[in-house]
Amino acid sequence: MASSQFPPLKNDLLLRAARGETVERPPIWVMRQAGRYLPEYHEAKGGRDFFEVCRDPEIASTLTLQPIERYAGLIDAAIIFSDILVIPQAMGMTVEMVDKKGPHFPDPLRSPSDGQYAELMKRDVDVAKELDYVYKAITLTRKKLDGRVPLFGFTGAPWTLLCYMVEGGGTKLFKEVKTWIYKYPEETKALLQKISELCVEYLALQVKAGAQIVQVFDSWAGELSPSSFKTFSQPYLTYIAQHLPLRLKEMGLEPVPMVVFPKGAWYALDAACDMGYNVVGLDWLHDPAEAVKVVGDRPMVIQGNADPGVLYGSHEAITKVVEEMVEGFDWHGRHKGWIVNLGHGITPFVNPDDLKFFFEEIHRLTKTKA
Ligand SMILES: Cc1c2[nH]c(c1CCC(=O)O)Cc1[nH]c(c(CCC(=O)O)c1C)Cc1[nH]c(c(CCC(=O)O)c1C)Cc1[nH]c(c(C)c1CCC(=O)O)C2
Repeated sequence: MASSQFPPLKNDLLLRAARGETVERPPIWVMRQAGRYLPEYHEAKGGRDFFEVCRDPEIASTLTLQPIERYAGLIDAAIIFSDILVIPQAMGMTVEMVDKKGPHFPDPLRSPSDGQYAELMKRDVDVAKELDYVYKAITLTRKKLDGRVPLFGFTGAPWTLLCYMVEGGGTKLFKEVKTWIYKYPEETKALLQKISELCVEYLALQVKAGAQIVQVFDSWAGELSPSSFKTFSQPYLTYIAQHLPLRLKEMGLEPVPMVVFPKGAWYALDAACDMGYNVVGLDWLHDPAEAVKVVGDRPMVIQGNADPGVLYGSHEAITKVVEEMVEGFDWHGRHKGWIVNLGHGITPFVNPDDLKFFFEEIHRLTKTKA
């Protein structure tokens, strides 16, 4: 699917900003912008199973468009409605989404001596076939978007996917995955490499289907120490950034901007600037002005980073956070290098009107001063 087969893009602000260009205002989008805080999400999803919805391109595209319609003119990107855990599913693992609890693997990976590990390592995973529904959803969404805003594709990062595959779901202790990295580092690295290769192919196929920018979510990066991040996350994030453009070239496709979000790994910002991505996502533990200093002269664009929790607060609190970001990212001094987002996904129970107020405040406070 060549991009010329889609309606022309009317708002390319995000793509220009992601490439480091000077722009008229900072582009805005929000992680998890299609989700449970929206009443129309519950209405469209009905009682259906989460992954069943992901596998239905028609409804996945409807959900993707909901925030674009509600916040028309205020936000600058859509992100395809799916989940990072479709990769373990493509690898043959069963993943269920348990209502109000989150993802659950009935049969997680136990240890490298377990037959399941050997099985997984030798299995030839066909991400083209297994995740065909994602590409279909992307293509359909691009058509329905009609060029209003660009569309993000995404993948989980190898380290974060490994966490889910061995823990079997969310965790506070990270007992299983820490056992893996500190007891079986070589087997862990072999599996991380295998996942990385699947991520590259998966992202390339998303681009082929119509994704115009991609994000790699390393949601559990912050569980690693600076040294273990260097061993178990960084090489694989780098692998993806280096190999995706090569794979796209092989497929006869243009490169797309790439975003990395190493959540919690504040120490990794410096390294993230040199991994080959265009944009680094920051969580709210970063001070914007400090982050700008770390980036220095490098052409890295920063995405973030309001505390998602501020959306439970007063409008005064929201305005204050926006003012701090505008100032900290030195928007009026630079007019580039910043994509507005929250520091993590928007959470349930946020009033959608408060998110709208956040967007309006960004627009108001980043207007070019006369
Ligand atoms: C870790 C992770 C997952 N999935 C994802 C991540 C990385 C981002 C992050 O760190 O938050 C990524 C993701 N998940 C979802 C999207 C859709 C696109 C968007 O951002 O709007 C994206 C980009 C939908 C979803 N993924 C999920 C929902 C909620 C499903 C529901 O109950 O209806 C949605 C809308 C479920 C999910 N999926 C996952 C968890 C831990 C959970 C349960 C906890 C939670 O709900 O926050 C795995």
